[in-house]
Amino acid sequence: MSLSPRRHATELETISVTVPPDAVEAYESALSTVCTTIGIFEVDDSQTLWRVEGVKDTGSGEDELRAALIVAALTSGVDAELERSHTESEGWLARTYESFPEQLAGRRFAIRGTHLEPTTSPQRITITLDAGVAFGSGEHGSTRGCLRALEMIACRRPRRILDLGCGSGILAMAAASLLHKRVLATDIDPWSVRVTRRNAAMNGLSNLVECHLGNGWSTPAIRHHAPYDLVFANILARPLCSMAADLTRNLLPGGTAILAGLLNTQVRMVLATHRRHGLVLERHLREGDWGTLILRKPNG
Ligand SMILES: C[S@@+](CC[C@H](N)C(=O)[O-])C[C@H]1O[C@@H](n2cnc3c(N)ncnc32)[C@H](O)[C@@H]1O
Repeated sequence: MSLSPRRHATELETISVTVPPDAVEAYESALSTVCTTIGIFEVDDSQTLWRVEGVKDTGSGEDELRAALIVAALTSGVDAELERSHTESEGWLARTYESFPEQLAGRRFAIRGTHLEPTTSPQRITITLDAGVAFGSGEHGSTRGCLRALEMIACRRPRRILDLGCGSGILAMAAASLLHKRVLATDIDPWSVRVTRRNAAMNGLSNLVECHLGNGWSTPAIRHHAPYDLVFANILARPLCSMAADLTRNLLPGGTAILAGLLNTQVRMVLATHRRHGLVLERHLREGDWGTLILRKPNG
C-alpha cells in the first residue's frame, strides 16, 4: 500500500518495521496509534517479510508509540526494530508526481494529476486529483478494486451512498460522477477532509460530494444520513472487522458494501466476520496482493 503523501506545515517522519506476515496486523495496529494512514509493502517476492510503514509529525505521539510497540511485540511474539527517516517535503512531492502518471481504472475511469497536461478520454469519466495530498491517487490496488466494484454494481442505482475513509475523495467523486447522486464522504484525518473538499470543487462536484471529519460510524453526519444502500470502506482489515456490526445495521436491506484495504491473505477473516453479521458475499476482486469484497445485505 502506498503512503498517504501530504503537504504539511510541520516536519514529517516515516516510521517503519519489517516483520513476518503473522506480525503485520499487530504492528499495523501499533503504528495506527500515531499515523492516520499506514502502508504495507511486500519486502520480497516470497512474501516472508512485510514492511509496515506510516508517516507522522516528527516528535508527536512518542509515548503512545512506545507503549503500542510493546503491545505489538507481546501479542505477535516478534520484537521488531523501529526504523525512522525524515521526509523532505520537496523531494517527496517530486517523487510522488513522478510516480503518478494518468491512471486508467476499470472501464469507466481515468485519474489524472493536476500536474499533467489535460488529455481527452471521451469514453471515460476523468477525475482530477492533486497528487501531493491524501491517499487515493488511483494507482493502489485497493482503490482500483473499489472502482471496478463500483462499475459492477452501478446498475443497481444506489441513492444513499457513503464513502467511509475517503482519503483524497476519489471513490466519492467516482460514485457521484457515475451515478449522479449525492455522496457522503468522511475521514478521521482532517487533512483528508480538506483535500476531498478541494478535489470535489476542482472536479465540479461540490454539490454532490459532502465531506465531514469523524471516526468511523460515530461520525454525526453518518448517523444523520443513515441508512445507506451503498457503503465504500477502503480502510484496513482490522478496523473493517471492528465496524462490521455498525455497517450491517446501517445498510438497507438489499444494500451493498464495498470493502477494501485488505491483503488477499486477510480476506477470509474479514469475510467470516461480516458473514457472522448477516452479510453475503457477491464478489471477491483481486488487484495484485489486495482484495476487494462486494457484500450484500439480504432483502427482508
Ligand atoms: C486506504 S485510504 C483509502 C482512501 C480512498 N477511499 C481510496 O479508496 O483510495 C484509508 C482512509 O481511511 C481513513 N480512515 C482510517 N480509519 C478511519 C476511521 N476509523 N474513520 C474514518 N476514516 C478512517 C484514513 O485516514 C484514510 O484516509
